[in-house]
Amino acid sequence: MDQEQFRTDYQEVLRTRGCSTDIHFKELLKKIKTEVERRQQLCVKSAERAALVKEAYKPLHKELYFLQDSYLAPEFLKIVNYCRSDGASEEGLLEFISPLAAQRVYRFPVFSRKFCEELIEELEHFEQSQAPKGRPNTMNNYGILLNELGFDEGFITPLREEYLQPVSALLYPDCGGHCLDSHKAFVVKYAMHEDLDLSYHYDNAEVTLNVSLGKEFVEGNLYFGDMRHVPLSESECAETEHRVAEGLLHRGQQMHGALRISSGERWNLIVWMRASRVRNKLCPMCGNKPQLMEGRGFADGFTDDAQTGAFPNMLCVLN
Ligand SMILES: O=C(O)CCC(=O)C(=O)O
Ligand SMILES: [Fe+2]
Repeated sequence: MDQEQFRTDYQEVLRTRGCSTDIHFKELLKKIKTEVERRQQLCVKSAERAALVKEAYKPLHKELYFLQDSYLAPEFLKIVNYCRSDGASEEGLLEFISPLAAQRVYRFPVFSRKFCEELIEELEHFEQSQAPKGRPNTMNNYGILLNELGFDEGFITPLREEYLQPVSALLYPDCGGHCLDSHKAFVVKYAMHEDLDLSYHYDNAEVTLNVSLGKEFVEGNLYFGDMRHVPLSESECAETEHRVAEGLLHRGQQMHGALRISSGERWNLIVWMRASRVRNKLCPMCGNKPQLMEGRGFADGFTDDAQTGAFPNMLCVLN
């Protein structure tokens, strides 16, 4: 970070927020440096946990780690088959999917009920094991990162490439839906005495899939506003309820949040899908041209344009 540039860019606005002396400013710089370092280490720490899980964790349902058509709802297979067919169009697709009150948010069956139950059993088994657990983000303390558990290669990647991409390509061609090339997948969990809700936010994703896995819960609806650049005062929110085994597909940059559950346990599978071609131009989190550093795995889904064909494993150091 160029300190002088930072001072020029932010000194005025920071002064209005109480950061008015040189000492304040130095303390702030120190905090920012620590946070940047923490974020840069996230990938390394995650890879270390994944290696330990691979070595020590014995899955309860090891067949779940490899996607099979039998895990998917017949209605979803029909939708995907339509999207893959010659001449498929958005209008044609919308005959299979009923519109929701929230703009460009769609709901359709994704998994079988049996698959959802077994996935929760697997995750509970993992949670009770001694294996180290990485949490999805700072907003969620009880979720599980699925790549660390070993779900990426055999499950989430084929789900994205073969099933979700054809649907997203028709629904969100303007948001990179046709060129999704990496993802971050995790499960969120809400329960009494744990996390109950999730504040209003946008995702680090171009397109997001959110599937309700169960168990039984009351309330906890999602609410959607407008795209993130639209001022709050001009946005209206619409609620959508979860239906077990069904997924909500939405643009990652559309603002949303989760209302409190009032009883029970709510588990949802979240797949943040990324399109390097879109995010390489503008980081979806910081809104600037990304400044990249090398990451591990899919990292934040950027690619280094200078190394054409590079695997998406770059982080934006600004976001
Ligand atoms: O609680 C949910 O179902 C939404 C989770 C979500 O929006 C997220 O993790 O990005
Ligand atoms: Fe989200």
